[in-house]
Amino acid sequence: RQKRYPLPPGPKGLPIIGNARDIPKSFPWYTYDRWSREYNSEIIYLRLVGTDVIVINSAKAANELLNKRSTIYSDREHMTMLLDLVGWGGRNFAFAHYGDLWRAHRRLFHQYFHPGAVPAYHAKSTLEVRRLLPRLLSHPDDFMQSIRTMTGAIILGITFGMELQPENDPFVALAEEALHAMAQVGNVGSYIVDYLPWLQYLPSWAPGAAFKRQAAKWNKIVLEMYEKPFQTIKQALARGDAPPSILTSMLETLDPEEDNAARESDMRHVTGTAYTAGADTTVSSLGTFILAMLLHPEVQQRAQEEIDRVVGSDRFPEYDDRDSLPYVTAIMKETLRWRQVTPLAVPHRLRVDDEYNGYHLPAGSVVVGNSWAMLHDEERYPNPDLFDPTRFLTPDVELDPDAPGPELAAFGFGRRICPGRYFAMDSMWIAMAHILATVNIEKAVDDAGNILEPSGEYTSGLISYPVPFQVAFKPRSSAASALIQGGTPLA
Ligand code: HEM
Repeated sequence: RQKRYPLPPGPKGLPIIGNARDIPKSFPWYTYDRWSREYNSEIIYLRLVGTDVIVINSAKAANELLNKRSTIYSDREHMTMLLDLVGWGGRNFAFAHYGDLWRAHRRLFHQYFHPGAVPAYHAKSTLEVRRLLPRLLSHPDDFMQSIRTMTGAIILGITFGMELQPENDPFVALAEEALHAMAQVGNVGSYIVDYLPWLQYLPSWAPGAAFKRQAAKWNKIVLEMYEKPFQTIKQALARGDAPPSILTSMLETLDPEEDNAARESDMRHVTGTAYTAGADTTVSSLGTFILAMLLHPEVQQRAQEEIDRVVGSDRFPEYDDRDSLPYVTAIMKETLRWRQVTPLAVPHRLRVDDEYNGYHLPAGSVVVGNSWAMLHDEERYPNPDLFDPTRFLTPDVELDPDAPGPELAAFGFGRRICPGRYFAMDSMWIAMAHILATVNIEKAVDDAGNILEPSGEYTSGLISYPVPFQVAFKPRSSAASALIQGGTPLA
């Protein structure tokens, strides 16, 4: 019956390759948004070398399809290179098909990252942010790397109880290599084997099988990334000297009398996945925060006034101050809305034929939620390109319960929505409150006295980062200097 409906509108495309040439290689989210206006439709249809693609550009359609009908919209596209050859399949549930393995991993993950669980990680986030502050002052040119070290230290600390080595930590190096491999193969279509899966059976020595030799190298790294920390902590636990962590608390639920191979495998993969999914995403959002503060000194100043009034200047803000610092919370929300970490979220896959607004949506379609378009919808967010935290506040500076928050789209949708979001937002908040309380974020000046303007540009890709820019961090006062240099006191 549904097949009688037309497909959603979209650019016409060519035979065989379909719309491959219509989709820009960089920043496709702007083009998708424009097409929605040109075709006067919240959803757009594209065809990519045999694959149906549905792009959803409105929060309303995303809610109707990806949230309300999530039983049929929660699968992922199968990427042979990434999953079967490089070895993320069965390990990283972010890419898993909607099935038993995904369910088991997601359930286990949720036990440690639901809203009631994440306050247990505030102390580690706080400690690492306090370690970050002196580094911002001493290495301003390297601030993104310092933030990356901080987010890595927080995640590795809470999942494995590890303390990072200040330079060249071997596990971080391994994880970075694995993430690099993921970035190379994570886009459907980067490798021809994604379209022609039988090519994976070519012998590695065959002409044209260089991809298999490359995949075998990456596969070893991915395997090691999951295996190494797991075995290290398991052995430490057996010796009785493992610091408490998510992994130790998982392992302690095992009954030594039973065969634990399957449950251990879930634990290994869920803890390894936390780092790969959580470290880079938070780096991007904090990079955006620094950029926004640089471009909007008036926002920075207003947040500092709020902190000074509530917290004073002789102590750091604590997470418990959050209810009294609504403007800081509004900055966090606006950071997630203004520039998305993942402007196209992560594509879902529709399992069966469906229909929406009189259009036919074919089974097997890749469904892309254009988070950027949803969070720049002029009706919901007037003047959407402006960084304006007051959109989330009432006139008497309370958080406005009716203001549509960035959670609407910034963390994806339905049953696949980011399960790390509570932890992510809490650690972002802690970092932002500390930075605002103690340092002024200012434009850098070169040796000749010229002010260095940030370009404000972003990289394109699954995760989008601000293009590197220079910034000057200055202690706000002698009291702030004393706090920053005074070690890492925790209340
Ligand atoms: C600002 C930070 C973050 C942003 C913007 C973000 C965004 C996202 C998005 C858009 C998705 C895909 C959702 C979908 O398919 O609809 C996702 C999935 C996921 N995220 Fe996050 N994330 C962030 C931080 C984190 C952190 C800190 C963790 C771990 C501690 C994490 C763990 C995951 C996992 C495991 C998935 C896969 C979920 C699944 O496929 O079922 N994320 N995230």
